[in-house]
Amino acid sequence: MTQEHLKTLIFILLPPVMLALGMGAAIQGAWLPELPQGLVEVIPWLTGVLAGVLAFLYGRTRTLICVILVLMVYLGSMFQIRPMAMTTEADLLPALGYALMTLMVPLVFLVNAFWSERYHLMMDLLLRLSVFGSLAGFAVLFATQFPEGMADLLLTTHLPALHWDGYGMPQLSFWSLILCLAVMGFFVVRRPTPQWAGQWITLAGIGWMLPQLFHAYAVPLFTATLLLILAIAVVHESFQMAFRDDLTGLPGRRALNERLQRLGRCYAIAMTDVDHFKKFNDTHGHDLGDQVLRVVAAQLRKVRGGGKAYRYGGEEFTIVFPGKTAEQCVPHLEAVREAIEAYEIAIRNEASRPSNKREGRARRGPGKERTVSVTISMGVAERSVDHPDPQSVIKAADQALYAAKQAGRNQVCLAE
Ligand SMILES: Nc1nc2c(ncn2[C@@H]2O[C@H](COP(=O)(O)OP(=O)(O)OP(=O)(O)O)[C@@H](O)[C@H]2O)c(=O)[nH]1
Repeated sequence: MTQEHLKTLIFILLPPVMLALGMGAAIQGAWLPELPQGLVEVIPWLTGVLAGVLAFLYGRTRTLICVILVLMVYLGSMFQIRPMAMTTEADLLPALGYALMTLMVPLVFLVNAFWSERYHLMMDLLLRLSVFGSLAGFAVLFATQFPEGMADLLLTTHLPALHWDGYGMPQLSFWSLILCLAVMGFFVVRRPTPQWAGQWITLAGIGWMLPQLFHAYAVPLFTATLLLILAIAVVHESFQMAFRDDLTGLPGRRALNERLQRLGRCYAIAMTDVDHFKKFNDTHGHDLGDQVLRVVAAQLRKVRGGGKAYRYGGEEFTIVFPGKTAEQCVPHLEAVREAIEAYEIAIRNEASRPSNKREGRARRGPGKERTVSVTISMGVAERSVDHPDPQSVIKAADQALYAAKQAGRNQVCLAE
């Protein structure tokens, strides 16, 4: 895991985790002030509407389904499904209802998370609702028609060695929750996005909330916290989409414009362009061209000296160095230029690519892989009397970049 990946992971996970832990701790420690019961009961519905409307407006069907699930769990807790399951031992149905809820919610979370948002919003939503609704319907039908059989399946401790008394749900439900959390957690770590992180933390929160009987308003407030986490995930994801370039993962032009407005009196800006990129695209195809842009972006991201890289557009990138003169930036830019020149990009034929990495390595063998490399040219300028604002510094850096191209490419040029 690279340092950048770790930073993204922390940036995405920390706020919702803190929110959930903070509320969890306040509930456990009974630090919450007394609030009118009516108000407390209405808060989850209000946050549910907020999260649901945001998810709908931004086309986040997965999050919308999570909002509906959280509200259904809240409804279940309002109907005291767990106390009923605990007290009326003679009647199997409440116990089965609780077992079904604790088993199905994690599984639906998991399937929903992997179900890509491909179709038209309403169609996607209806499809999900009908699939999950039918599943729940069948489960309830089975539970009412064959209560003994279902109880055998759902309530029995099948593996006594893996039984843990302290957890207030049937063994099958508990392990399905752990499995779903583990699978989703793996994907959150691999590809951290606010939406994935929000869904994962919400499921963990439900898993923690379901088996516990808190005092009167703890469940509504924790439910509201989970719904707030989902709402924040929608806003965070939309913010990222607007400010981050999809292909390279670097912040895009909009983020650059924001940053330029907040530069102090001393800064330098470098403009970067991939050499002969049109020819590269024509020779190797657009897909490999895209791969090159990702590699270049990954190297630019590692620039030192306090620089931050942005995708300016096409095959052009910008690096902003706050508090630096152009001359101070040159060694850092040279280091990146050299790293890109030395980087060998493997040419992959997607159609004949083996499905696993080991087979791929064996098939390629040492030295068998075809590689290509590219170079970049850079122009760098600083704020000065002649270039008093970011736009004119960019223009000067662009002219220096042009000079680098004229001088034979694969070099860094300082603006005059
Ligand atoms: N694969 C890919 N190509 C892109 C992308 N954006 C822009 N391009 C291509 O980048 C090329 C830019 O070429 P030019 O601006 O003519 O410059 P060049 O070929 O790099 O030549 P010099 O800058 O003079 O070294 C064009 O062919 C664009 O199609 C992208 O996102 N992906």
